[in-house]
Amino acid sequence: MSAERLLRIQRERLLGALCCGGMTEALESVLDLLLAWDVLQWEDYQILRPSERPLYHSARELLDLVGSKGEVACELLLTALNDILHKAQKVGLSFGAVRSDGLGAQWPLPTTAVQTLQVDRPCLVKRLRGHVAAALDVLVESGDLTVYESDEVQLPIHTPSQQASARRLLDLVRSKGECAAAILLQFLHKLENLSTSHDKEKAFPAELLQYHKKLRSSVSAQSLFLSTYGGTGSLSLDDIYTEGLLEVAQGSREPQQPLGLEDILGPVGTLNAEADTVLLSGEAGSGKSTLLQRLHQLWARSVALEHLLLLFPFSCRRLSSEDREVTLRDLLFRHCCWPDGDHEMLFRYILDNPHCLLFTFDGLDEFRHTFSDERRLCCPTEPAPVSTVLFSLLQGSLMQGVCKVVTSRPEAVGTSLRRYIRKEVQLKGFSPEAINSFVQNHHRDSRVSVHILDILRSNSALFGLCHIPVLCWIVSKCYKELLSSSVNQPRTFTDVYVMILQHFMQHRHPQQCTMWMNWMTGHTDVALRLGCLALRGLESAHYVFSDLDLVKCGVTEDDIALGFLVHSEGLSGSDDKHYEFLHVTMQCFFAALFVTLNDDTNRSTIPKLFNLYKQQVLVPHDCFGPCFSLQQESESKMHTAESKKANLQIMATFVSGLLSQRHRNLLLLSRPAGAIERKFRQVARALSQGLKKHFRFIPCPVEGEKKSMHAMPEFVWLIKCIYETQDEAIARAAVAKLQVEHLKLTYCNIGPVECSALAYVLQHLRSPVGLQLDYNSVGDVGLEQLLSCLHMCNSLHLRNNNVTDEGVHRLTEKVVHFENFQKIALFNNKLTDACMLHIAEFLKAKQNFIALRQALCCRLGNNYITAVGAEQLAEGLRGHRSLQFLG
Ligand SMILES: Nc1ncnc2c1ncn2[C@@H]1O[C@H](COP(=O)(O)OP(=O)(O)OP(=O)(O)O)[C@@H](O)[C@H]1O
Repeated sequence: MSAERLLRIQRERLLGALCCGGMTEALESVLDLLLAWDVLQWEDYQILRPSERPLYHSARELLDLVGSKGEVACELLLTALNDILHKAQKVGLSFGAVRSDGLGAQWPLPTTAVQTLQVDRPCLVKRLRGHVAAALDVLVESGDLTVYESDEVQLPIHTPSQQASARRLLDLVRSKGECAAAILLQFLHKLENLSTSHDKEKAFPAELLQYHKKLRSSVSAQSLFLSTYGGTGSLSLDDIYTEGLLEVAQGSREPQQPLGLEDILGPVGTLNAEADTVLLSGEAGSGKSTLLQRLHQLWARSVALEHLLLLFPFSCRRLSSEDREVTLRDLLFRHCCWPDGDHEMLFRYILDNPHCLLFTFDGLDEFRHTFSDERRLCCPTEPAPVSTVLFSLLQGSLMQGVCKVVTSRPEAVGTSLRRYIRKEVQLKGFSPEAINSFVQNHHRDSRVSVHILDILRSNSALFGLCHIPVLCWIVSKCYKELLSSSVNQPRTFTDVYVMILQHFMQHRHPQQCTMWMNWMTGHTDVALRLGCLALRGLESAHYVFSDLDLVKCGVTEDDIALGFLVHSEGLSGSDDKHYEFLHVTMQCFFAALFVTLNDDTNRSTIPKLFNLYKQQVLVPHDCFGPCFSLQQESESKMHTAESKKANLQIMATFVSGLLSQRHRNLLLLSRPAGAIERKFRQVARALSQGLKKHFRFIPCPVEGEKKSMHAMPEFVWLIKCIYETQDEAIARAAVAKLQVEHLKLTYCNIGPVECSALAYVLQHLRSPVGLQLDYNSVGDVGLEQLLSCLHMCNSLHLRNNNVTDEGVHRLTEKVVHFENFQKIALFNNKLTDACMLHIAEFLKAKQNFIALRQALCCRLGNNYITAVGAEQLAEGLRGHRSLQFLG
């Protein structure tokens, strides 16, 4: 079949592969090859560059353009695709007769340095990796580039990864001409000479290379499929992986730039250069484990972290089950990869070459021991409890110099561990564009994805929830339920989890599809059995369950087959079957179902749940049956109170939602109305008292200052619980006594979901406040949520919040009508000249409106506003009399 036809009939799949995960790398690599092979001209490349336009547009245009260039060009495009796609992506695709042999010999040798840059582009991009900064220094020194140009090349907004920086550098040097190109090539030549002599000196022994290969293929196999999909069919990580928003945690107050995967280990954001542990933090379901899995996969394919010879991945959940004393060697060889050859030699190499290694520890918040640096292990062969080995590695007394990446919920990392953290990178979930890519990747049938995205666009609260990847997955998975629930569209966490409960139960019993409520009537006991297991686990920080644990909660084979529990792989030294919930948030949801459905729960369970500092055991053991086996007593002392608390908070959020009017029907099918009402009243009381506690400690204002409240994270959680109830009376009562002029919520991890909750409650304030949300992740979607409470705000501070021109447009459109509104702070966002027009219009309109009122203040610094935007702003300010401050 001709290459032209192959391109045509496989178009949809090729587009999918080129845009996989919303990452531009595949398309960029194909463009490099086509430029080098002269299929594309420089002008074509400039039009197609994905940095200049949406990825899908570029990919489509590439296929169109090459298609129009004839058979040979199509053959070469298929050859390029065959070169760069991974094995898993190529399954089912046909590339025809690929022209890999002698491709280089077909074109005359380049005669100028500029031509060499083009012909050798694919390999120059690779060779520059890790050396872009040094190359820029050389070019600045030679006078071929200015410092400004050099900085521009490295700006993460333009070049989120090392490859992207390398390409930008090549493009810039090309535009500078022959001299700059020659200097760059000279630099690379020197570098190559250096590294070959270095490599020869340090040639790796064969045994090591063999182990390296074995480890690589084991890591590759482990990272091929996304584990969450257990029970519902495995999904290849390549097909579904979507880049999340990564940011350096704010030590300094510099503008935030998105980071690429490789930046996790790079120098950006280093706080303590002496430490070797990088913390990757993020809220529940934000994608930490998935990101780590992707990093492992890219390493195993030699696409990232190529300078690291050995990568040892650990799961803290699995390490928790290790109750014997272990040595470091046990951990590496027994938990990760067993060497076939000489253990001694390998271990010696590992000890002598810490800079070639990476250890990753996923889910430190799930490790059952609190971090402590009281006992420091230094000797790599000394046996010790697994917690001692792990903590000694993290603080660097053991294997100093080895880079470690630890993922955790932020609250589980206390100050004692933070001393040993090199830097903290925060995972902030999906951006709106990533949500689009995820849905498109999940549903290759574009009719379905378009439908889902339409629903999300019309339901901004649900769109906000989808910023959390685990929720995006559920929403995408339950699209049939979503389409059928047109009246009562999901808006809360609980809505989304009830939807997946329905989805799994109907999946198992399709014949009862239309009678979901009836089905629940007869199967409350299933929810109770799974809920019992879930709650017991949460209380004792257990996330992996043995067969015996299941039996003792009465969980049957049929219950397992529903799909909420999946096999837990890789538990060391155990042949028994183990299970875990599909995701820990699912465990929280079932625990909440147990508390709401169980008649025997103690009357103090709900108050204890909402007063998390004091509670010990939520539910007496006799509720779970006489002989539940989890070793809660002795171990409850060990596990991290903070991380346990975080999961119980999520569970309490679900309890609030399940008892609400919205979901009460579900519970009333099997429980008396009186009992449910009593529990709901308990929740309402707990929320009101919890908030009052916060108001009690508001300090009196010093003279000349406003009375202000700095909210703590727990305040935000209580507000989220109120939102789950969707009960206006509770929301109104909650803030009836809040009398402050300024509400400060800086650094509180406020994303779109939190914005929905805040707006739901704050719209009932009695008098307007200044709302300070600096250093959060509000974004345009969060801002959209906040619009409904801005009539109760006299100022809005949004420094460092990923707000774009679109967000500012919506904001100014809305607040122009609010008399009270006097101040906007938008420092450090993603604003460009495009928003200046809206601000100018806003200022013109607002001027008439507030001419006799107080000054309006507008802070816009540190965005991407140029002279063009400034002129538009000046136009808006012409004749404006009230503005006093313009930052
Ligand atoms: N980058 C991603 N691309 C595609 N899907 C993702 C991504 N990140 C997360 N998901 C989806 O969300 C689910 C939950 O993600 P993950 O387990 O990685 O979150 P987490 O932050 O480790 O959660 P927790 O702290 O609660 O353990 C994944 O199983 C997957 O379905």
